[in-house]
Amino acid sequence: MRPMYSIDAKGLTKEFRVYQSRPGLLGAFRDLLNRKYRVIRAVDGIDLQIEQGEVVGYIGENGAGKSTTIKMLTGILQPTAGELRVNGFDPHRQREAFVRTIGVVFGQRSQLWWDIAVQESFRLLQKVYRIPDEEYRPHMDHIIDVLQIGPLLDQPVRKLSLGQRMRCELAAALVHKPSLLFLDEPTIGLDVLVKENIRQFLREINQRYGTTVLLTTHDISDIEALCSRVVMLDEGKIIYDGPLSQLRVQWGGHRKIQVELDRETALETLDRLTEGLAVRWESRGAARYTAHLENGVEVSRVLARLVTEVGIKEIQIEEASTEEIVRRIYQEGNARA
Ligand SMILES: Nc1ncnc2c1ncn2[C@@H]1O[C@H](COP(=O)(O)OP(=O)(O)OP(=O)(O)O)[C@@H](O)[C@H]1O
Repeated sequence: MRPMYSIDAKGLTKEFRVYQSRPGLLGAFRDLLNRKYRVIRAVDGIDLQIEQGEVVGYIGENGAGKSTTIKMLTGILQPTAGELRVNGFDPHRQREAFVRTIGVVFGQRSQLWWDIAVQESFRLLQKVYRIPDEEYRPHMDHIIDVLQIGPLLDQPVRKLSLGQRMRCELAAALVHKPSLLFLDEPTIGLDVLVKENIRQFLREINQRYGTTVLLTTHDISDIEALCSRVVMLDEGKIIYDGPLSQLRVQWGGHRKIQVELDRETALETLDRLTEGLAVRWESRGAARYTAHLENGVEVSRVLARLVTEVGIKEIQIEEASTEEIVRRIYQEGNARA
């Protein structure tokens, strides 16, 4: 049987018509009669399947097409072409039933009512989704506890700091226990402690309820902390879809391992130990050596080979951060896995 996907998109495409105006009065007159436009393909035939319970990072440079994708996935925009099922629904056509199955947190937009106490907003959402008290209470008590927002419940939203508001937004998005959560820049502008609290919380709801999470962010450390899979978009096309670790192996570039061994060892011995792996050894004197690793060689494999025959006193691994790797891929723009 075909697995039930939270998100199942095939050839998903969105085009926008952008009207161009011609200069001068005559141009304006001609525009009236015959407007010229050009077509921007913001999302260009993407195939994306996400299984229930996955936490996926959706990344790309400004203008890559992330927001446009999310707007189609959440039913705000109708695709120009392609097939789309989210939680089994056509998000645009079956919007009313569909939105009950998703939660959305968009950094810039609030779903809380500005002038009323946070608690009242939650209660209103409880009514909107018709959730019985006996279900609402234990569920929300737990969420309020983990997000540490108990002391904020009586305050109006406009009095909250950004970090406090974001935690309340997350709680609000989960009132109806959605099976799929869309998060757009959930930790932007937040301090390290609040970021960590939010990440911890997301890990917990994913494990406890099996919630699928699609996370759009420019903060690669969010992806490192949360996502087992990353989908990278460039000019409306998916250029990478796979585990973060694979991205490191394929695109990590040249890495080095610096070791100090317990005794002087011939370079030939080190070469023999790492035979078959693309590693070049260099001596720095006094039992210190550097291993230069080519793309695709895992640091752990090199170390595993070494420890079979030599004693290691100290190790230092130098490799590109995920942030650097992602920047490099954007620059090259063709990281197809
Ligand atoms: N309503 C619209 N009308 C015309 N063009 C649009 C519209 N919305 C988006 N675009 C264009 O589509 C492309 C993709 O935009 P989109 O907002 O999806 O990118 P993004 O990856 O979310 O960028 P960012 O990280 O800046 O939010 C851009 O070229 C943008 O100018």
